[in-house]
Amino acid sequence: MLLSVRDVVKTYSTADGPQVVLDGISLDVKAGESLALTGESGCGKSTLLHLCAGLDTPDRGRIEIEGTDIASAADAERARLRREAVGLVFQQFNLIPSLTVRDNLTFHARLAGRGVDPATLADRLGLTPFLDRWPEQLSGGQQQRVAIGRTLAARPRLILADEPTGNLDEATGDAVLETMQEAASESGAGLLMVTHSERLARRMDRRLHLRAGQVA
Ligand SMILES: Nc1ncnc2c1ncn2[C@@H]1O[C@H](COP(=O)(O)OP(=O)(O)OP(=O)(O)O)[C@@H](O)[C@H]1O
Repeated sequence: MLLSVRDVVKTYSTADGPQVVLDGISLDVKAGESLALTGESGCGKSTLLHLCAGLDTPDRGRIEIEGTDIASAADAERARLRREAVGLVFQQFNLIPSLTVRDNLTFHARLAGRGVDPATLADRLGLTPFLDRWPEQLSGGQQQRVAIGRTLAARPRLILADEPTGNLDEATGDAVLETMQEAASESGAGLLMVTHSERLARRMDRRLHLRAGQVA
């Protein structure tokens, strides 16, 4: 299994005492499959994605990527999995301000040891006119497409995306989702995507709805 989440519990401590955000979540994502994660604001979608990315650890339960439990993996092994297997698209774009769009697009792919043609990628994402611009010269939606392109360029086996089309108008959001699904199916990657859009969730293979810390 590409991603296996079993009985995951996550609690935050707050001024009002402990808040159980995830209360025994289980899910699987197979290679080549796209899964939409929906649920109302604050129900724990981003928390779950962060745990799957190994950016935080669950209180209980297991999260395995290609059979390795990322919470208990040694630092070097977790870093290797994150670099080689996982691609992240988060709400913050984290573009590198001192690199052009072209170099932002290829940066992660190079780190992952993969050659990539920025022109083809830019064409698929409608970024061709912007290749020589700096990130600060782009709109929020254009920056978001660069962030998505950068992730796809590294050809991750698992793509974790937190509302990747949130800043885009409907038509551009549809086109970008299509590009992500195409890239995923070409390389046999799995896609776990948080979305507030019913319409986009319906276009994915499966959907999972979170409510009160559990899969509804
Ligand atoms: N570091 C933290 N410390 C304490 N509470 C937190 C922390 N991070 C998130 N929370 C709380 O945990 C809950 C889940 O947050 P999370 O960001 O996972 O929700 P979400 O479903 O992604 O929301 P949205 O759709 O609004 O982005 C919220 O009530 C939030 O206030």
